[in-house]
Amino acid sequence: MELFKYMEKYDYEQLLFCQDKESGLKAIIAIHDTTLGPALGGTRMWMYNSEEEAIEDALRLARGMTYKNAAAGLNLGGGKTVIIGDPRKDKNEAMFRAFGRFIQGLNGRYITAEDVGTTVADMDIIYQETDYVTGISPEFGSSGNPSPATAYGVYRGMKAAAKEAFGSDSLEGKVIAVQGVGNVAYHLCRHLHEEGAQLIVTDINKEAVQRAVEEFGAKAVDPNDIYGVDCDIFAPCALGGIINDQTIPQLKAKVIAGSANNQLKEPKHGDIIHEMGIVYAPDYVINAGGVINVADELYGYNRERAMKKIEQIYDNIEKVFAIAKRDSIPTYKAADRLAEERIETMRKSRSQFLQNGHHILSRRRGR
Ligand SMILES: NC(=O)C1=CN([C@@H]2O[C@H](COP(=O)(O)OP(=O)(O)OC[C@H]3O[C@@H](n4cnc5c(N)ncnc54)[C@H](O)[C@@H]3O)[C@@H](O)[C@H]2O)C=CC1
Ligand SMILES: CC(C)CC(=O)C(=O)O
Repeated sequence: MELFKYMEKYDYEQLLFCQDKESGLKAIIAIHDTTLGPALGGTRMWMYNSEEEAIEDALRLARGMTYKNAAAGLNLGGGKTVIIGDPRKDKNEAMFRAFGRFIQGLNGRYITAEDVGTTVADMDIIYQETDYVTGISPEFGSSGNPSPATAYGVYRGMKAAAKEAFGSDSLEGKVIAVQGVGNVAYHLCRHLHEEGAQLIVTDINKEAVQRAVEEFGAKAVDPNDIYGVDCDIFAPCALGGIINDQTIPQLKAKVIAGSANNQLKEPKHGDIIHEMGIVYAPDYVINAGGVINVADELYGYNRERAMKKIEQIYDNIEKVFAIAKRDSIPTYKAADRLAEERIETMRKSRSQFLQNGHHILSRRRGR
C-alpha cells in the first residue's frame, strides 16, 4: 500500500507506529480527523496475518470513528489503535503501560477505549500512564465495559429499522438471526428476548452459543448457515466485511441491523442490498452506544445522561432514512451525508483540535 497516497485520498491526519521491545508492544494508532475534537476510538488487539493488514484495519476503523462520532452528535474526531498480537496469550502489564505512555505523548489528540480483544482491565492499566483513556472501571468514577451500552443502542436502532420495514417498531414475534454472540450480542439478545423476539444465533465459540440457547431459548445454527436462515432481521455482531458477493444472494432478511463495524465489504454492496429492498441500518450509526457511553466520562460520567443520548440512536437511524428518501440514495450514503454535513459545518468555525483551546478535556483536568 502506498501509505501517503491512501492517507491523502481519505484525508487522514496522522499514523503512528509504537514499538516496545521489552513488552512486545507493536501498536498502530491512526488519527483520521480531529475537526470536531480529539480523536476517540478503541484499541483492537488481533492476530493479523501481516503488518499491512493491521495498518489497513487501523486506518479503516479510524475513519469509521470520525463518521460514527459525528453522526452521534459527539464533539469528537475519529481514531483507532490496533495492537498486533494474540489477546489470549500476548498481553502483559508492561505492554499496556508502554502503550499508555505513547498515548500520553499525543497530548490529548487521541483518546482510547476498549475494542475487540481488549478489556476494562487493560484500560485500567493504560490509565496508570495517561488520562486519555475511557472505558475504565466504575471504581474510578467511570463507565466500565461499553458493550451493554452498545447493545442497547443497537436494540433502539433495530426498532427504528423495524418500523421502517414493517410499519411497527415492535420486535415481538420477529425472527432475528444474530451472527456472533460475544460481549455486545449477548446483551442485545437479552433485550430482544425480553421483547418476545425469536432468536437464531451462531458463533465460532460453542460456549457463547450454548449460553444464548440456555438463557434466551435461541436456536443455534452453524456459522456458514446464518446468512440463509429464514428470518425478518439479520444482526451482524461479529467482524466486518460480511455483507459481500457471497453472502448477499443467501439473505432472506428484510432488515440488516447489528453491531459489527464495517459490515459492507465494499460500498457497492450497500447499493446492491438497497436495490433488493433490504432496510440497512448503517453500522456506525446503530453501534454508537459504546462510544457515546465512554465519551460521557469526559464530562464526569453520568449514566442517566449517557443512556438518554444512546436512546436517541432510534432518532438518528430515522434521520438517516429520511435523508435517504429525500436524496434518493441508499442508507449507507445517507449516513455519510449526515456525518459529513456536520463536520463541514463545524470545519468552517474551527480547525484542528488544540489541547490548550477551550474543550471538553479542559473540564476533565480538574477531576
Ligand atoms: N464492544 C463494543 O462496545 C463495540 C463493538 N463494536 C463491534 O461489534 C462487534 C462485536 O464486538 P464485541 O461483542 O465487543 O466482540 P466480541 O469479540 O466479544 O464478540 C464477537 C463474537 O463473534 C464471534 N465470531 C468471530 N468470528 C465469527 C464468525 N465467523 N462467525 C460467527 N461468530 C464469529 C466471536 O467468537 C465472538 O464471540 C465488533 O465488530 C466490534 O468492532 C462496535 C461498537 C462498539
Ligand atoms: C468505546 C468503543 C466502543 C468505541 C469504538 O472503538 C467503537 O465504537 O468502535
